[in-house]
Amino acid sequence: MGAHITPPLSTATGYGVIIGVGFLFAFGMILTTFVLKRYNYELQTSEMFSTAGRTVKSGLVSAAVVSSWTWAATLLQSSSVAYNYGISGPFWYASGATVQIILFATLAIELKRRAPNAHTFLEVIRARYGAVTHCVYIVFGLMTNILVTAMLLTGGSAVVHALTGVPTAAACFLLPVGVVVYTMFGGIKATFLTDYVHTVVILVVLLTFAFTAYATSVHLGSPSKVYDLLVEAAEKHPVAGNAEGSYLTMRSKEGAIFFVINIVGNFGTVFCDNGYYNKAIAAHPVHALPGYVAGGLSWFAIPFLAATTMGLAALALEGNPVFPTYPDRLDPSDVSAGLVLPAAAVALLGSGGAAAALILVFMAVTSASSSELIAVSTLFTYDIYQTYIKPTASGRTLIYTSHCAVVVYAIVMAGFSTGLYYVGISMGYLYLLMGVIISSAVLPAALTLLWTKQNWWAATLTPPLGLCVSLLAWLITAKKKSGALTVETTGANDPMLAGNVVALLSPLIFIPVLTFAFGADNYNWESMKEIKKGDDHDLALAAHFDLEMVPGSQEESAAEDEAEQALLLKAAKTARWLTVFLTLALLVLWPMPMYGSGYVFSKKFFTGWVSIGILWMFCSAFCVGLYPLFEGRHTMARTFSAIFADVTGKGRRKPTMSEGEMFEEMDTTTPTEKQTNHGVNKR
Ligand SMILES: NC(N)=O
Repeated sequence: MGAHITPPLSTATGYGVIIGVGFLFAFGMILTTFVLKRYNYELQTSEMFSTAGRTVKSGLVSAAVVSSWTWAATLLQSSSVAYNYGISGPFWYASGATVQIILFATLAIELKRRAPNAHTFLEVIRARYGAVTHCVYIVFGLMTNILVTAMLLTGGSAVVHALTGVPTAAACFLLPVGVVVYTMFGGIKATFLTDYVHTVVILVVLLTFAFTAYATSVHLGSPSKVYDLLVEAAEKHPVAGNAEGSYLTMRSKEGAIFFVINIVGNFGTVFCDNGYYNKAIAAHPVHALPGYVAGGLSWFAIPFLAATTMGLAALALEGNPVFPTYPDRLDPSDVSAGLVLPAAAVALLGSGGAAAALILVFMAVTSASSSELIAVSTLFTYDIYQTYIKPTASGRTLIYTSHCAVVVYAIVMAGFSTGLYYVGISMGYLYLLMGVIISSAVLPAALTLLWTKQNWWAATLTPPLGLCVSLLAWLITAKKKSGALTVETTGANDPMLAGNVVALLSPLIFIPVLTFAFGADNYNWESMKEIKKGDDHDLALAAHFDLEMVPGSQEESAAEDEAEQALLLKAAKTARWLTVFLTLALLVLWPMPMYGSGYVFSKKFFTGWVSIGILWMFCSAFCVGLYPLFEGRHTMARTFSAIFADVTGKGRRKPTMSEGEMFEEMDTTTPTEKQTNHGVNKR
């Protein structure tokens, strides 16, 4: 047993941050949406709300990928595994969740090639397999969104409660309020822009923590001091399953089990989360691949450096009176809830550290939540409402439905997360569980875009069959190992490992058996190409906008369409070898020799390891902090000069660009609308 943290900040500060900063972002987004509409002709049509006109460039795509993939767990769970398993934990977390983003780039390109007008991935499933399969993937998509949102709220509320004393239930309900407002006003473009701001704040806070721990802190202040304290910590409480019981080795049995669970779960949360397909859809065709690859590689530094700093700082400072639970260790339930990072922040920087940790977690929770809200609202609007309830819905009705979905989902998830808290299910538990629940849909979903032969039976039955066997594997292993099924026994590493592995790999049996038993498909990709865009003429008319001037709404010639397909084909080829190489490097070439040799880090090696983490973070800051500004410089300059002309009374300039200039400026090249589809996907 250990001790709990006494809140270092006042409850008023907690409410101030959750409500005040939330509304600050909401206000910023309302202003931005106004500016985009007034000066950039970005009318909030249903197409703009859900696809940003398919015009987003790679820098902003990378920032959005980093931001929506930076969950509360990315900072908190990674620090917990560093605290539990030592130096290997941050690596297992970071590499075990980076490869999926990089591999997803391949799928993103295929999606843009095969279904250029799609709004959601589920629409693509329906175009190929019809309504029943569509419903199966809606359920798996929603389960993914629910799991991720629940992790965000349980992790975020635990930190808010531990640092400020705000009741957990209040935090669960208040954290999403600001996000709901700005997501409703701005749609997916809002998430791209606020994601950018959130990401920059997260990078700055993490670099501050790293420099404090490894350069300026009076209690730590250098890698050498941290190293000595980690050696001392291993003498006091050696780690079972680690080489020499050390915190300074990649040979960690429990760490490696976590690695496998992490890989499986994150396949599920990328490949089944509509949010990642939405970002690929919103990206300009040429920018999707670089956006995802740079986003994935930039993201690696976040959990790697966060946990290498905060998880190890917690271990190093536990024996120091500055540690909030001194002289006890942190209670294991708090470790699972994700409180290692806030404890280390308090130990390193006192109440300033607590405030920084609060802002950091708030940013991670809100930016990832907005991505989940958009994912659920587009899923509900297009895949449920428009497809099954009102196929003739106008653009205005679709927008209204999206807004309602955002509000209802946020309220339901706040209630659900509060319930999880009261039954003792923490963010750490959900993180290990997510793969068991959703990962059986990963392979059939990917093969929908990659394999012409996968038939209806395999696509439809594999996810539920996989879920049944993964649940059985998980619960039977827990029962066999511990004799009882409780939150504690089902949350242990071994049952979670069994459930996760069965979820991801059982489709390797189900898919070929069902495909060849019932007759393989010979799909020609045509029905995916026939998905059409939404009809936003009513909105454009009401706002006195020429729809042709709205980014992404221009008709494209057959020659432009062909040129775009050629670029996408080239990107698809690059994506295949690049993603295979990077995956092998991150999962095998880098970690496996270090695991196999059982090497215990020397002081020099540890210093080099930490330096790589800091350097990588600087590269990430360039990619997702500076590069999007450079890429958007023309648009920003034009917008600011239009604002200046407007406020100084020189009149509001109407955009006078020719269509050619518009394409160049805003990279708006969207596919020509094809002929009508067979009813169901008619937009
Ligand atoms: N996004 C994750 N797995 O931190």
